Amino acid sequence: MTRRDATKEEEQGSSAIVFEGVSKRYPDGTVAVEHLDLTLPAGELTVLVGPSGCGKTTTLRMINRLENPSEGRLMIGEQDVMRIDATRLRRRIGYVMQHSGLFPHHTIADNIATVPRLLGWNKKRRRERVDELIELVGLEPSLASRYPHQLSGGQQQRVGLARALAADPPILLMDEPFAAVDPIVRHRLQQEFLDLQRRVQKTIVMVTHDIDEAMKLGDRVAIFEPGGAVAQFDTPSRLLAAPASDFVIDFIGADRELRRLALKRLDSLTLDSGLTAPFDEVVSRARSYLQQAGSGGIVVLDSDHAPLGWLGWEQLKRAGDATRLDALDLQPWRHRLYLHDNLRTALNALISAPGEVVPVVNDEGHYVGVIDRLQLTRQLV
Ligand SMILES: Nc1ncnc2c1ncn2[C@@H]1O[C@H](COP(=O)(O)OP(=O)(O)OP(=O)(O)O)[C@@H](O)[C@H]1O
Repeated sequence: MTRRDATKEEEQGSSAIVFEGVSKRYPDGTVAVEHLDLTLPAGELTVLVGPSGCGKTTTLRMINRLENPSEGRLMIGEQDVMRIDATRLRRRIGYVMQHSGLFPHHTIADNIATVPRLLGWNKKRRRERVDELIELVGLEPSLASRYPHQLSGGQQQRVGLARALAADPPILLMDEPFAAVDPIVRHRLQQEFLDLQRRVQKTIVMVTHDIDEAMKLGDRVAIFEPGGAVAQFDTPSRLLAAPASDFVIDFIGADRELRRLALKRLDSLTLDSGLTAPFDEVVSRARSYLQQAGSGGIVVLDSDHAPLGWLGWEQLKRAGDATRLDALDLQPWRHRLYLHDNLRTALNALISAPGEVVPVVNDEGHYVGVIDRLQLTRQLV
């Protein structure tokens, strides 16, 4: 393999991050991370959360080799990070810090273009990328020529994010990215960040000590406990429904959250209309609906407009173009959700649901929309 091929493979390769028995001991004997076994799936947002000093930041910084493990192995895709040149590794991993970490004497545009410049992109390409990113993170184009101290905290965080995304890295590390801004700005940045992640689908690892933020943003959440071990690593819904220990219950306040969910009914939410297809639709049409909507699956409805089952993208990909949907092996839901059901019932239904999506019906059993994990966890904060 030539060096060029190797670089290409690094850039395009699968970006799951795997910790295999990783520990970190600092020279003064502090054990920051204790025998970590963790697989952070490619394309997902994993949040590391826990009390202060339990090893979250150290864990994050081992991924881009700002710290090296004392024991164990850390893999990105098929590669051991210790075998990748640290500088090259960092160029394909975006890093967002708590206090944006911008260069004070560089303009916003120059800050954003830092990695593209190091990679030798020409001026025109850099300028186009800066314009694109400024729009992507929701900044005013006129800010490009300003300096960091002329921006608000929230704006600086947006620039930090744009800079981290500049060379389109497959992995993004974020260390308390929303901690230094006031609660209203934080809420808005979180919402926008969720939308952005849906579009860019990076493998993201984020550190926070705010459990509400973790539950709202994470596809998966690793709850660290003092001593640098992970108490539980799971989806937010499963953490709530099946906390693994008293420490987890205390930390997420599961009882409180579950009680709150039980008090709210589905008809108090604006349900997502979801992606549906009639039972007699053909596979090729359903595939194009999915592609247009960028969805992972579709709810198939019967002739009474009642949910019949779920079809995932993988199933549709394998099926013949002209096959009718009701001839396929539709995945049923174990629970039927009515508009008058509460959100705790919805949470239980979601855990076993195909595609982590459950249809909701009215009293007549007719489809009215879907509830998914994201909508539900939004209710928790
Ligand atoms: N360079 C270092 N030398 C010695 N000990 C360190 C060093 N960096 C961190 N530690 C210690 O390692 C432990 C884990 O620190 P780390 O910063 O990873 O925790 P954290 O969970 O991110 O904490 P916080 O939420 O307060 O940022 C702490 O006890 C910390 O004091």
